[in-house]
Amino acid sequence: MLEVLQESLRKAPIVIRGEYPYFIHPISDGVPSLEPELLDEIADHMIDIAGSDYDRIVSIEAMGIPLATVLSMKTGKPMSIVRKRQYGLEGEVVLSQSTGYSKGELYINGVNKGENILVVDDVISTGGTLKALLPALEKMGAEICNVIVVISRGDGAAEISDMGYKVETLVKIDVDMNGVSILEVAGEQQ
Ligand SMILES: O=P(O)(O)OC[C@H]1O[C@H](OP(=O)(O)OP(=O)(O)O)[C@H](O)[C@@H]1O
Ligand SMILES: Nc1nc2[nH]cnc2c(=O)[nH]1
Repeated sequence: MLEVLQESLRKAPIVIRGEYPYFIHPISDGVPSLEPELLDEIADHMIDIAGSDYDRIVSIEAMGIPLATVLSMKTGKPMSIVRKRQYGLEGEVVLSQSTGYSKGELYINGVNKGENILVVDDVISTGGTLKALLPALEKMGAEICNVIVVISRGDGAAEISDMGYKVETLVKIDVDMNGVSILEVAGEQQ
């Protein structure tokens, strides 16, 4: 299951950002090379999990964009990208994002009241990004039907789930200076 993803994670190099061991991977960084085979494997798996009962895909710049694009093309559903820059459009919603290594503002546009939303992203770590984004989408009148994240490291996914959201992750990993260890793969018995 998810063999291409697992193999690519085993090869992921680590750099230190502040004190944070940061893994570098095609899905989370777009470097060194994002192969169609990997995107295809992940998108098909996400589509299996998500079903078709949603109106819009929402993801976050930068590395949610390739995932949302492939899903949108495969499913025919529209997508909106939460951006790190302000547009000043009517109805734009701003929120504060904090991750293990960065802080900043995010801007939501294009999500309509009453829509069922599938949220996708490349990585969840502290969960800081989704903890801010999901309630903001609900405040805009949207319903979050599912949150699917490719790579989970740390406790963020469990904390989002404790907040009452349906969260699925494709792989759970641990990261240290020596590399990535795969702890759990969706659909596989441990
Ligand atoms: O669970 P958290 O600790 O919030 O971390 C997860 C976030 O970190 C990454 O984005 P990042 O802000 O690095 O932006 P990028 O996609 O532009 O690299 C990732 O795409 C998530 O959005
Ligand atoms: N690429 C990458 N993205 C992240 N987002 C949160 N943690 C990480 C990480 O270690 N690597």
